[in-house]
Amino acid sequence: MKKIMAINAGSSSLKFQLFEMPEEKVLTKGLVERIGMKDSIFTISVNGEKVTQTLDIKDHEQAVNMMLDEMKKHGIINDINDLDGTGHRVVQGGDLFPTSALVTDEVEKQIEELIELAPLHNGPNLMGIQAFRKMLPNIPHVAVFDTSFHSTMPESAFLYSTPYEYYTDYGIRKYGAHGTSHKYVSQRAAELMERPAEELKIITCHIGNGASITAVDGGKSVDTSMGFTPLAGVTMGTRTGDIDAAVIPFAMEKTGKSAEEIVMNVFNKQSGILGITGLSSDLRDVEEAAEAGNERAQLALDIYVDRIQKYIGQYTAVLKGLDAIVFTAGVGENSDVTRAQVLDNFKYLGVEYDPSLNDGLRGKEAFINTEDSKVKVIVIPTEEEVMIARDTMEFGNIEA
Ligand SMILES: Nc1ncnc2c1ncn2[C@@H]1O[C@H](COP(=O)(O)OP(=O)(O)O)[C@@H](O)[C@H]1O
Ligand SMILES: CC(=O)OP(=O)(O)O
Ligand SMILES: [Mg+2]
Repeated sequence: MKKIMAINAGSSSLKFQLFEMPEEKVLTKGLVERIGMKDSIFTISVNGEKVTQTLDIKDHEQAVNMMLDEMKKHGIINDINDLDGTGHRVVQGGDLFPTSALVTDEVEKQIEELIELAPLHNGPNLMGIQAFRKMLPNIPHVAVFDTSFHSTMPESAFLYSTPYEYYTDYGIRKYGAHGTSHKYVSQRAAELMERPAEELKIITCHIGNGASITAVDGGKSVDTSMGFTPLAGVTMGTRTGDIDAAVIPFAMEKTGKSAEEIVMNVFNKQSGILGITGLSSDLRDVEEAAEAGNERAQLALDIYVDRIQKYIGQYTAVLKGLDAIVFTAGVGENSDVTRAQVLDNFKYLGVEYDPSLNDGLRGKEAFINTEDSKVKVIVIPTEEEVMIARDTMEFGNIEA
């Protein structure tokens, strides 16, 4: 039995899950929030109970140290050398990583070079990797890329209609994201439908704080809504999703902000649901405000649903048919209202959901379509961490 740690490092957070492999048993999981700020929050689950501490954690290295110390303190491991490998979510792998990869100095350098293609994500992902490699230099560390699953997109889907040299000279194209999640839920959907993935046409909706929609044909990603960076596609918690590029110089002129500020700060961090409502990026808050009569909150929800529907419509055309729609991630797993509103527009395609199966369903795997629906509709909680642990075993050459 091997102990494998799966890590999802964000700019100010570090999510971790420790697995016993190959059983995929979760030994513990936890979260470090507000890294680099005052009053960071460290949470670890011990025998199913959450233990939380508030203290200042200055960087990812300190977060990793504390995580290992706490696991020892609570008897989850005896020694940091009990760990057999770590696996790390990396959002952007560009053209370089069609599969996961064992981290070497060279791979670290490549991840660093890709920061400009996922500015909010790759830097923090790399900080997580570096902190673990420093602490545990003698075990394998594996990078699992969000983009790998999308490496099967045809050129006609991933190319933008720019001069072709922008692609060949600068690598400007669609790369997509959340691939580990789209892969997991599409495979799981085939299992639940008891049919081979090779014969299924599935649209997977990963809608959380970041959100993307993918067309999966025969088990392979053939198109996805995120683009060159995770800014594109549907409306998100704080990101615009698709927008006419001509808005950028126009907004620069009007606001006096630089292109960098407009794209990195305004479009990535102050737009989407937060930008439209001026209230919150969290759909729960916005659903509550809309309920209480806040019109902009209602508008934001309408835009949110509209964009998801448009991608489902596009991808039905791309797939030339549809066997299943899958909902996953924070909103997809939990918001029955959003699922119902999205599905309401597809009755003419033979998509029928059963309110008695949908209403109140949160965080559980279930079919929510009616018996007669031509298309299955499935809610599947995503398991990015399990996928990361599996790839850590495989690409870290760890014997079970
Ligand atoms: N019960 C719920 N109803 C509506 N939205 C929810 C609910 N629970 C969680 N969410 C949404 O899920 C989002 C977080 O999704 P998650 O997939 O965890 O995000 P990420 O991994 O991108 O940080 C929250 O911002 C919130 O909007
Ligand atoms: C790529 C991306 O949007 O990731 P997250 O949903 O974790 O922000
Ligand atoms: Mg996520």
